[in-house]
Amino acid sequence: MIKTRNYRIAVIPGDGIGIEVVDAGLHVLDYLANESNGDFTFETDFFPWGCEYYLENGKMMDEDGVEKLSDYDAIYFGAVGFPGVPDHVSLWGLRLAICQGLDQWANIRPVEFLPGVPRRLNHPDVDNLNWILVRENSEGEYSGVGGRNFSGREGSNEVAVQSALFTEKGCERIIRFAFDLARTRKRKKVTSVTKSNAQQYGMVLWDEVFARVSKEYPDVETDQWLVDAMAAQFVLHPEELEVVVASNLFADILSDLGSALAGSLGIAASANLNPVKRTPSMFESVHGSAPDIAGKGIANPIGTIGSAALMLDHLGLSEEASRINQAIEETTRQGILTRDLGGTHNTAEITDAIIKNLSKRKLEV
Ligand SMILES: NC(=O)c1ccc[n+]([C@@H]2O[C@H](COP(=O)([O-])OP(=O)(O)OC[C@H]3O[C@@H](n4cnc5c(N)ncnc54)[C@H](O)[C@@H]3O)[C@@H](O)[C@H]2O)c1
Ligand SMILES: O=C(O)C[C@@H](O)C(=O)O
Ligand SMILES: [K+]
Ligand SMILES: [Mn+2]
Repeated sequence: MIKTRNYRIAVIPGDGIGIEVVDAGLHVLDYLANESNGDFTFETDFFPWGCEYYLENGKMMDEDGVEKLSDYDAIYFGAVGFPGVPDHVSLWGLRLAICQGLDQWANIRPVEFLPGVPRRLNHPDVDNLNWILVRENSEGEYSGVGGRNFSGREGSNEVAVQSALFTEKGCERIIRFAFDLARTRKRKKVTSVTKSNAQQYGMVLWDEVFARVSKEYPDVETDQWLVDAMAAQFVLHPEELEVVVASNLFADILSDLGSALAGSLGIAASANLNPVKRTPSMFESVHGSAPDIAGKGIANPIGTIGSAALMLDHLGLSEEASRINQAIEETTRQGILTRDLGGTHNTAEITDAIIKNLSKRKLEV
């Protein structure tokens, strides 16, 4: 008799459309588990953390939240942030508390150009473009080092300091991760992005580590850009991009640019990884809680469903992961699109279509 593999997943829908798109992703996971006929199951526990929880309890998550999450095989996350709670309170209280608390130091953010999606980019080879952003996810501009002084004093000039912190170890592990990832790709190339002309301490350290580590990967092509020019390169010569590694803030900004070029913020998936698997990794869309469309049932679930595929891949269910990605492609190819992509379908309809395409593929196998 085959033993059922049971995966324990902590689910944090969070705020706004996070709740809607996580629900969509869970339908896809339910479908796959049912279809596997007991080969595998997903045991999901819900955590109601987010802005509403904050307004009721004065905290974004439980004090021992990180400890609770550390028992799971993976975390499936929606989005955090909503009007009524300052964005820095909600972000630091939940997403950053988890990513930093569980040492999920590598954030991968693939930029995928899906078929059937109206193109924002006039590029001769647009259908074949795809690259991966590797975001440093533990330090840099997100170290939280700083403070404010002289606030609230009449006539005083208030002062705020916000420092970026780069460590040799932090730079080395993310750069090495990018090189190892490049070795798994057809074109073996890593592009490093900094702003070392202006940021003369931290980012010069990054560049020096990049130069040192690159010597150990003579089979991998390298390229280095300043972030402003890289933003232009995303639009003008995206065919040159393969694995792009950047600091926490720069990769955050570039990932929104990448997903918009590919069609919409709604389609971009991401994985916050602890690459050595000492702690659970967290899977979420690149986008936020989108308060402007929350509660309307029209959010694009593709980014979050694609993040479920990244999660399954991480858990060792790689065939199911690639079937999800194929079903997403089939759905957009059929012109079944949400409004952000110029279509008229709602969240539930896209999700149903993806599940239908999954079941069709199963019949074909
Ligand atoms: N990882 C996260 O949880 C995360 C990421 C980004 C922003 N945020 C938070 O989310 C809140 C809103 O931030 P924002 O407005 O800058 O960014 P956002 O990504 O929430 O929205 C930006 C724009 O993109 C649209 N959009 C985003 N996702 C979409 C989807 N799936 N389908 C259709 N349209 C979509 C929105 O409607 C909005 O017009 C803030 O509190 C911010 O701090 C959280
Ligand atoms: O930068 C963040 O951590 C918040 C959000 O913009 C994200 O991309 O996850
Ligand atoms: K998100
Ligand atoms: Mn972002």
